[in-house]
Amino acid sequence: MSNLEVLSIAELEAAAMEKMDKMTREYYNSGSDREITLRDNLAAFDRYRLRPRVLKDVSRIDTSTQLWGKKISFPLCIAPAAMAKLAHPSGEVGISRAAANAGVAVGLSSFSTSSMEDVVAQGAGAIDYAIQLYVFQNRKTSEVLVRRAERAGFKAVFLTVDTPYLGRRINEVRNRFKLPPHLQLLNFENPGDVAVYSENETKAHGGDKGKPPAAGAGVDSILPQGNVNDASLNWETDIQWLRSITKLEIWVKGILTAEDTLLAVQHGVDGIIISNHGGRQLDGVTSTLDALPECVAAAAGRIPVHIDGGIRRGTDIFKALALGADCCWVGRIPLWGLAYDGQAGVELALKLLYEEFKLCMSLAGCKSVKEISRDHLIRVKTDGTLARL
Ligand SMILES: Cc1cc2nc3c(=O)[nH]c(=O)nc-3n(C[C@H](O)[C@H](O)[C@H](O)COP(=O)(O)O)c2cc1C
Ligand SMILES: CC(C)CC(=O)C(=O)O
Repeated sequence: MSNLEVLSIAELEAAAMEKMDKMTREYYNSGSDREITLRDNLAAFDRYRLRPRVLKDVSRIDTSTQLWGKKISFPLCIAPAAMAKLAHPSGEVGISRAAANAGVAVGLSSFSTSSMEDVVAQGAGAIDYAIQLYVFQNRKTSEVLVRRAERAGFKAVFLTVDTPYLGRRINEVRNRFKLPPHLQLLNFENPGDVAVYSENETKAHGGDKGKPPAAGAGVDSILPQGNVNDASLNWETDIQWLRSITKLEIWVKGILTAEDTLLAVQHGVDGIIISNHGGRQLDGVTSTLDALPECVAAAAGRIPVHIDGGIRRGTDIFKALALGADCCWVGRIPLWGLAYDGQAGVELALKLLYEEFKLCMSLAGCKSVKEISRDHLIRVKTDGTLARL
């Protein structure tokens, strides 16, 4: 399929599927367990319809907004997703170049297959980057990562808080997921410093006791040396700990409730991302769009509220903004773009989303993103009738 024939993200996804091997395709696309949340993330957007306003002079539309004091071309950025070189040799560098050309920010996974320095170099100061952080039992590993990100010019740390343990992704186990030997996790001095699974989880996934479970577990190709995610992470001590080691903005990624939004505000975080990890962690949690309104109400304008999960169209971005999000992030779409056509595929994806969002704003009667409001939405109830918000 040529770029000319890919006219939507759904078509991009289908085209990308043909390019990826089974292990990569299923690692990228799957959710955890029964994938209820994965599906609901998308379905939630269809539970709203638009209420357009007309005769609003939409001859000029400004889709831009601000993030970290810089203009982004529209309220859609690239969420951190591990191991992009599984999709295409240009990996996170290709994504970064595409984002720089499109004028949107990038979140980079701790577990990226391009180095953070190489990724940031592509932006040449034109766009900003956040480093996503997993906190390991050996805190030093995370500290070194954060300091390195500071030196490399990142603007923020995205502390992922929904992953004290990895969710159960059945496919990773079945496919004996492993990082091919030619790829490396380049944000760690020694890739053997970190492990995704604990020894127990490794065993549960078929790894041999005492041996690196290279062909046994899920996302385990990083040799486990007892340095897994620190499950003791907590509000009482750890935001403060992170604050003590960095001057970067601290954003918490993985909030789904008003209660945790309030705690985030109390603990002085700079922003939150409403996220359920793309349905890859606790299956059965609410879709992010459904969680958004209570979090927006709890934040009460004190900190920015961003969202990811299930965004596949320009109208989805519009709906999330109408419910109070300041910005949206996409995880799988850039990976599909990469798999389809490297950097050009990511650029195509961002162009499609940008054009759809701009058209949606125009046809709904909004000249600027500030004009997008709850009045532009109506909810479809389970019995099919509509309810004003
Ligand atoms: C293949 C893959 C890898 C991911 N890796 C990470 C990661 O390393 N750290 C993280 O915080 N989130 C990670 N995520 C979650 C994304 O940041 C994001 O929350 C999610 O993909 C949003 O849902 P969407 O894919 O429907 O856009 C990953 C998601 C995918 C699909
Ligand atoms: C290496 C993994 C922990 C990355 C991740 O967060 C994911 O696969 O969802």
